[in-house]
Amino acid sequence: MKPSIAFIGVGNMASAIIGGMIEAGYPAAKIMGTSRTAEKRAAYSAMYGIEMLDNNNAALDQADAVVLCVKPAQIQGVIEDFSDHIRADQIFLSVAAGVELAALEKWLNQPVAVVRSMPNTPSQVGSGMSGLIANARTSDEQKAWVSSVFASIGDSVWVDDEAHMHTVTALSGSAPAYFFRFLEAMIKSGQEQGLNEEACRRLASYTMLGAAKMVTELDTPISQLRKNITSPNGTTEQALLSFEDANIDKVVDDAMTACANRSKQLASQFSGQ
Ligand SMILES: NC(=O)C1=CN([C@@H]2O[C@H](COP(=O)(O)OP(=O)(O)OC[C@H]3O[C@@H](n4cnc5c(N)ncnc54)[C@H](OP(=O)(O)O)[C@@H]3O)[C@@H](O)[C@H]2O)C=CC1
Ligand SMILES: O=C(O)[C@@H]1CCC=N1
Repeated sequence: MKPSIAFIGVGNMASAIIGGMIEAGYPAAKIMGTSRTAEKRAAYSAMYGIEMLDNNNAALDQADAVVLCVKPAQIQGVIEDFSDHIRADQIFLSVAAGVELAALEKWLNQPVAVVRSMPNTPSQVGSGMSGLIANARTSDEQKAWVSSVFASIGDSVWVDDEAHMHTVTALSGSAPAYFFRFLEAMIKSGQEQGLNEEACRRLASYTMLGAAKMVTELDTPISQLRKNITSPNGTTEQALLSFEDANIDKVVDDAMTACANRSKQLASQFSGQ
């Protein structure tokens, strides 16, 4: 039987996970969400056919699994407010950037299974990628269930050292935004060259999708895939030389380091100490 799941704080990330799970066939009757805003509750209820509550305690009372989807700054208060409703047989998952297992365990203050995840919004279309780490109380069976949920909306990677979650955030949690930003710049440049926006959008976005599929589905090294497009003295070479002039490795490394550093800052800000 499918466990009942309560999403505490349905916003962008919870909505993406719920949308992906419903699309993958998880029964809507087994999914609940909470939000303090009546309009959001009505909208998500209509969108996914799930029960949306304004009361986290009531959601906890009905849930086998609880997914904490509020902002990092809100998570401690939210947990403390529902603390009387926590049961030892429940599993808690957090999606909050930077918030460590030790802090979650401290605030939950009960011997429960806890999984820290770093998902991403492509979960909404079944192409999510998530990093996961569990506390010592999480059984292999619970981990297998968590893996199956994330498999239904894409894929996941378990890490064995929590410090790697900062890197996961830079590589996948935040990364859809990098690719969106890159596409925005490509579409703008295409329009400046005179092609209409719709054509630019289709050409650039399907190319991004196709390139990602080649990387995930073929054994060919990425550098070789790049070389296969780059004729000596051809067009691609000129584009890539322009990237090298702009020191693309440094641009990307600076962005990913800034992302991971912000995750580390959040960890110390919301450490529960
Ligand atoms: N967006 C992303 O791509 C990713 C986000 N994350 C993590 O997901 C978490 C949520 O981010 P995101 O979805 O973007 O943020 P949102 O602001 O979109 O969603 C958070 C939701 O929490 C609700 N909320 C706040 N307080 C409460 C409360 N006390 N009870 C019930 N609901 C509450 C808010 O609704 P209301 O005010 O109506 O209650 C809001 O809709 C963060 O911790 C973030 O680090 C992780 C990976 C990727
Ligand atoms: O920007 C953020 O803080 C969240 C976490 C990862 C993606 N979005």
